[in-house]
Amino acid sequence: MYKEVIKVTTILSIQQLNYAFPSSRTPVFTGLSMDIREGEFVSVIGSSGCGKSTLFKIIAGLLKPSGGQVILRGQSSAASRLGHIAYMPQQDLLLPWRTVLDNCLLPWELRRETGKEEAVQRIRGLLNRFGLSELEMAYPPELSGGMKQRVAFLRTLVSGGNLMLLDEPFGALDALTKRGMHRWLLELWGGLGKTVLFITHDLEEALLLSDRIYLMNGGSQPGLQELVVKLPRPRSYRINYDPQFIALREELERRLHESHLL
Ligand SMILES: Nc1ncnc2c1ncn2[C@@H]1O[C@H](COP(=O)(O)OP(=O)(O)OP(=O)(O)O)[C@@H](O)[C@H]1O
Repeated sequence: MYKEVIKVTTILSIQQLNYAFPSSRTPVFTGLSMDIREGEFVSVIGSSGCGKSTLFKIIAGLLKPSGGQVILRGQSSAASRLGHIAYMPQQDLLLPWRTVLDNCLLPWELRRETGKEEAVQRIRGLLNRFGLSELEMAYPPELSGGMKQRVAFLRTLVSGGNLMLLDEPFGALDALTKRGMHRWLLELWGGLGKTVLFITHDLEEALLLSDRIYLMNGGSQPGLQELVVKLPRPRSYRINYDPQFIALREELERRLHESHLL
């Protein structure tokens, strides 16, 4: 019988990670371990203040862990990660005095690995694919919340690295705009070939988008719990009404209750 062999490569491995801010004796978290495989979409859910953004800053190489290891493609030094992971922080951080195109050119300006014209053409191609071509010369204050997030996502994408860390990218959007962004991301993501680690507080968003979800416990209950989202892809909003989706949502809520996160 023919058996498909699926190649699974772990690109990011976090092992027994601890972190305490220098100003505090209490660690933000202790003993965090997770593995992220090539091409996965993995969400992290946890109560406010449990250290999700801190974890991302450590993964991106912006903070040094107090203990444990972050291994990206076999390399454990923070220097090997800095600039090699695409990191989108909570706020869009678009520069209001630069056009959409010029905002998206910022990563190129830092690296200058190609000629400017090549970088501009690549960004124009992505603006087109993201439904943003008309906005190339617009300034961030002229954009809606959803448009700003698309531009920030595009800029993150061109900042390099196959691993994208997205810190609550849709957290500030209203429900309808968020729904549009989900549809947009579901259509787009499959073709991008990226691995995504995604922070959210929205349970349905996590289930809709993810292959796996990590529940992050804070303080006295350190560690991560994993929930595998065994739902077929491609996915659309209709999956919300699927009995499998509803069962997973119940399971997620049950676990969050048990961990006192809900
Ligand atoms: N620079 C800092 N110095 C000291 N403590 C900090 C600093 N930044 C964050 N903290 C504290 O570390 C803890 C974790 O913060 P972090 O922003 O990582 O949490 P989070 O889970 O991302 O929260 P949220 O879901 O609200 O965004 C919080 O208690 C926060 O107050």
